[in-house]
Amino acid sequence: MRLSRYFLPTLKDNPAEAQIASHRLMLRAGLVRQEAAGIYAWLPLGLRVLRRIERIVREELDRAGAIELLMPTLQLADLWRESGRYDAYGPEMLRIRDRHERELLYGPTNEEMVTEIVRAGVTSWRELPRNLYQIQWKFRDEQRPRFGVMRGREFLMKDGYSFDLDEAGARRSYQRMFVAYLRTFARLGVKAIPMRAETGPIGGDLSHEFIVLADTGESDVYCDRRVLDLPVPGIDVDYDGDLEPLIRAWTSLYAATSDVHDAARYDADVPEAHRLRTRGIEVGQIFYFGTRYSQPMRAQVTMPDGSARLLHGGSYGIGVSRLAGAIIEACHDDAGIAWPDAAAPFDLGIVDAKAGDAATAAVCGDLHARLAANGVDALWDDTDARAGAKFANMDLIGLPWQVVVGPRGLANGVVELKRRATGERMELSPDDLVAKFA
Ligand SMILES: Nc1ncnc2c1ncn2[C@@H]1O[C@H](COS(=O)(=O)NC(=O)[C@@H](N)CS)[C@@H](O)[C@H]1O
Repeated sequence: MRLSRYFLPTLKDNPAEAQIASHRLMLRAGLVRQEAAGIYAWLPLGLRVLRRIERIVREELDRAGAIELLMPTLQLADLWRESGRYDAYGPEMLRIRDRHERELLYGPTNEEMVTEIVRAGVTSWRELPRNLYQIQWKFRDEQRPRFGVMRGREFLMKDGYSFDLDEAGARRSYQRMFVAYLRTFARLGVKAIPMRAETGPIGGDLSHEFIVLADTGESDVYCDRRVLDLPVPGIDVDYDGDLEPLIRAWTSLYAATSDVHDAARYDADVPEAHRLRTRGIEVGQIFYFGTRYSQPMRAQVTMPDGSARLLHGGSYGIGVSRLAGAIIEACHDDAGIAWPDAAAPFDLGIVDAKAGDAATAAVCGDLHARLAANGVDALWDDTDARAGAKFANMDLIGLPWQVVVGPRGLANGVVELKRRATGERMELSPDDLVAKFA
């Protein structure tokens, strides 16, 4: 992509309303623009990040056997009256009337709707278990939207829902999602620690939040720091096997959010040297809630002996838009963002260090085309800005690699490659550069 033909409205100064690094950097790097409190436009570079995050989420959910569908953002109030949550949900729910005075709502979550879909679609016990998920916008009329997309009002969530014949099955579904979440966040370049958590408005009696440790996080957490060194399950993890040992390894070390913190247990179980009390960003939360929704909504199947069996459920959320901010919180420095490869909006940036120079422009164009032919997405700064401004801009938007094409390097037959996160530089020929990313 030529920058001279792109749309990247970066900001020179730090916006006054931004209190944390990710909010400041998302605005300055031209990723998002606030259209209303807690409501953002995702500008082209920011949308590319969302799509990269979605891709990893889909790959890991599909690998774990979940099946994607897409539900509407608008839901009938009557559906929520079936579960009793319409009134209980509170002021966060955006309630709407259509032209026929029908009561609708902008969905904050979809347990009721997916239960209605499964109630109608599953006719035999043989069809279970199933895990259905979507990646869809949600609305929660937060009292105090803040920190940019971290606590928005309209936000993008992966929400998944499992359906089983009994509690044992539902707990296995929960374990599969626990593992899939460990893999998903690790692939996105963040260390998200599963911590016991409150179940809140979703319900149930078992829940884990996945927390990315960050001083600016809204979650207050206590853990045994050895949990930070546990190995993330590999791509060959057997989702049909017994995941109990793996879950036990990840839940035997103390890790809890403050609302379920057990101080006595923490003091007894966690040696002083391993105690870590810090803050974090909740990037995902999983819940087991049994028949909380199937009971009031009569979602059931007939068993071989003719008895009716209520479905046992769980729900599993990932904050896709929140992750864009959380990744920046974990991966930035004074010069700007330093995207992990998997979440970066482009794989690398090409900087023409001498605007107007025919030789550097030709080599940039050739690199851009050959990299594209190998499926490598490059953002080529072909603008007439000074080299210094181009370097600062590339550091701000944080592409993981920068290729600098300048007259002196070309005189020696080389271009310069810089790794954004470490600042490490190397010189290599254009051919060797293309080969490195082939
Ligand atoms: N206001 C918000 N802005 C941005 N992301 C949010 C917001 N509220 C929640 N999230 C993200 O969405 C994830 C799931 O939300 S949740 O309430 O915990 N869970 C659910 O809604 C369940 N129905 C999961 S299917 C959270 O872990 C968080 O990462």
